[in-house]
Amino acid sequence: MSDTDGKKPLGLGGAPRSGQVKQSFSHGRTKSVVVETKRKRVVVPTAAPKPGTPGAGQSATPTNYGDPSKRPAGISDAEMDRRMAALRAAKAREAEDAVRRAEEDRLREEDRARRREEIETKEREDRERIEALRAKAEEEDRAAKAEAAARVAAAEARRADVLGTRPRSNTPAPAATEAAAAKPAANPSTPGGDPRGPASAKPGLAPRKTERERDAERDRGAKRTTGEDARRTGKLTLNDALAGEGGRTRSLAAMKRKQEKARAKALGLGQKAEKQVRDVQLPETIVVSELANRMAERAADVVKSLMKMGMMVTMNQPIDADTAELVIEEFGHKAVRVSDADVEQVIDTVKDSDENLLSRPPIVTIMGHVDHGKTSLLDAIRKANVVSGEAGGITQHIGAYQVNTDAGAKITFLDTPGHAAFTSMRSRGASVTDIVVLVVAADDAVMPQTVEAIAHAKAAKVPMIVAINKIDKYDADPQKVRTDLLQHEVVVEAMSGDVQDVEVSAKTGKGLDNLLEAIALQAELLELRANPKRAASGAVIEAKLDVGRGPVATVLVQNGTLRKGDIFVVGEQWGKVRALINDQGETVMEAGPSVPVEVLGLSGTPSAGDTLNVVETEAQAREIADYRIKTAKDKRAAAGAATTLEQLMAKAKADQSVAELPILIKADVQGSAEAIVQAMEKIGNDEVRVRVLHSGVGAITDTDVGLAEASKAPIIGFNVRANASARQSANQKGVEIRYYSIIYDLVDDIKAAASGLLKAEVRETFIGYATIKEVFKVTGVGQVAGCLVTEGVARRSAGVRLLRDSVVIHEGTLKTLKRFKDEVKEVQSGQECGMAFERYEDIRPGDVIEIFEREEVQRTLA
Ligand SMILES: Nc1nc2c(ncn2[C@@H]2O[C@H](COP(=O)(O)OP(=O)(O)OP(=O)(O)O)[C@@H](O)[C@H]2O)c(=O)[nH]1
Repeated sequence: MSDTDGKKPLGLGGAPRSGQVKQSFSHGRTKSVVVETKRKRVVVPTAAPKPGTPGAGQSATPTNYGDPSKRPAGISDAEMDRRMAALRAAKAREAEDAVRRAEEDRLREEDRARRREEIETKEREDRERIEALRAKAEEEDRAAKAEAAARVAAAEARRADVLGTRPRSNTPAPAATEAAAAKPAANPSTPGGDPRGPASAKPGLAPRKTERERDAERDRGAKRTTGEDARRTGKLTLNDALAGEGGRTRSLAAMKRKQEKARAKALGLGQKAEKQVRDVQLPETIVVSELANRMAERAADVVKSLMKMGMMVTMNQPIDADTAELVIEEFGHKAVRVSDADVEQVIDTVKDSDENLLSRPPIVTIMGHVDHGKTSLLDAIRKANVVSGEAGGITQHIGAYQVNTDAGAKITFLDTPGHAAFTSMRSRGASVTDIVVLVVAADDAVMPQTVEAIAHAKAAKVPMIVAINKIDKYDADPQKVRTDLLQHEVVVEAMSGDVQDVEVSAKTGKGLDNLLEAIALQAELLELRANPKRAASGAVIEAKLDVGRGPVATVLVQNGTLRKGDIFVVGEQWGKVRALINDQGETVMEAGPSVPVEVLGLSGTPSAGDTLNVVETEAQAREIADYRIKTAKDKRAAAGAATTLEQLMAKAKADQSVAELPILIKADVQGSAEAIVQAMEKIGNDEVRVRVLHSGVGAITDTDVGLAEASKAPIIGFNVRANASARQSANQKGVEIRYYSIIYDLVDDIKAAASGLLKAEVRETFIGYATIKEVFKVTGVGQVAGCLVTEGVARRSAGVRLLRDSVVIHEGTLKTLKRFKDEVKEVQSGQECGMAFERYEDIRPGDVIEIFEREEVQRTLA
């Protein structure tokens, strides 16, 4: 309400009705007030106005709006026009919306109906399938029962005949009785019948109930039956769910789940019937997951079954064969015990037939005494004949290389180092070797390592060729070499024997061709053949841990062809060939017999001398490697090697007469590790020695630090470093790690350290002699000798010996050294002095006192 005359009334509504009211107040005052009456809201019908009705068309004239005086103040015809147009548009929109909504509803309903139909069809099919299965099972069951009943009846009849007690009356057969009993139950839904069964349908009780009560009961019964049926089938159909008025309505998803379950159950029944019984290969121990794998069962189920047996294990833990066998039986499979060693059987060891064998290049090892020129000879041959078109094409030194002879034959040379420390490597080298070239310097003749090399070659039954080297030297005497060799049962051709001998000079290159020819000839005699078409096998001639490339092994293929991608096992390691690199540093796709290649893609660093075998699957390779690791460990333990720290300590204690310097060695290459170990073994004498607790290839790890700490040993890293965590734990545990890259420095340092263990040598130097002139007693001091220093000097701090008739009767120290009552440090020769011995009184005139000094001299190992 407003109290302002002539002003528009305030209000939120559309067009309010208004009028003027005159108000009278006391003292004759009056006031005209505009009264606003809000019009009731008229609900406009949603139906579109018919075209003929006023106000429906655009042509409606403004006069249609009625008397303008009756309109709310300030609304013009134009305004009315606009408003009416807006109203009409709104109405039209509403009508359109209604039509669209109706259409959408219809579509949705159709979709729902279609889906419902689909689900019902599916359900019906499922139900029919399950029903069919059940009917079949029941049919079988009934048939079996009937058969059993018939058998029983027949037996009864026979028995009665035998006993003569068969009753005269014709009792129906049990099967017939059963059928008769089943009859009333066969149709429980007979109208008016009690669903609880015929027993309760007493005819006398029925008339007491009114018609209405009976109807209600029938309804209840029907509902109960539906529910029971649903429960029995374990399945609720969409119809059932929708029919359950007021009951819990199930979501579509829930119903779907139920159907899935029913379907799975139906399928599951079928599956169980045809469960596959497997023969499970069972080694002495097996990892749970692998066991599950072999049974084709879920690992979680296997773990569960083990837990039931009281074994708390995880998937990755190994279990023994006996336990595994129980599990296998529980899952209904058959265990087939296999020996651990059987895993190696996958390695192809079939002998090649003659037609598959092709001739292969010989593998040659050069042996000989230090400095007789092995390396020079290898280098000379390589430089002159290496299989490379480029000048200086040797980019990679891989421990072996192939050369071409003038006659076109290929020869593979093993580049074995000539140092004495590599003796063990060399002996292994001889086992892959077809021919040994024994280098003997013409100026030096047969030396200890020449003899050793002869022994190796003979033991390996490898033919030898003698290369008499350094014939360019003025004092060369090849004949002496030949005669020297006779003493070692090596009779060269020049001496009418069968061992070829060639005079060469690595320096001038003289005779190198002859040497290669001699090798080719020898190879021909040996008829060296291999089958390049089979899975490769080869020998590791060198292995190292490369910083960028990981473990790398130089392998000499002995048979078959090694290809990129091949899966192999090598010693205790396995791998898949990632790359093959030949002796010239080129990447190759394959390597045939007698070809040396670097192999990348190993799981770890193998040892020189290990055999490489290609297998079919990674699982086989891994299994064999695991088996070999285990057997190696067992072997070490059986041999009494100190594998545990306790054993190490016990051993060290048992052998106390000799001081030991324990060390751990880690090197980059197997060859270096072996060389260092051999060098270390040579350090020491009867009193002290170096004990290599462990040596290996690769970075220094936590395990090494642990062993070093417990054994109080330093770790020696040769061209390798400790990894971060090993460094940290070494710092914490106070383990010393020393790094070297020069073997001589390492040997010197270890020698020095071992020398520290030597007891210091005590050296005595005589500094003087004194003769006792007289002996007198001094209170508080005891017997004092009055002496004359006859030679050298008498010193207070020195040691003294008392000689009587040149026999030592006492050795000790001085209590006092006096000159004229004064205590002095030293008394020179020709002077008199007083001397008293510490804790010794028996001194006589004429005795001689020998004065000496002792110094401790630290010894060092040679
Ligand atoms: N005059 C002459 N000197 C040679 C000949 N062959 C090797 N030498 C020299 O003999 C020395 C030793 O040669 P190496 O090739 O190192 O001998 P090695 O047997 O390999 O020695 P280790 O590796 O220490 O076992 C070197 O100084 C060579 O230069 C040769 O045919 N003639």
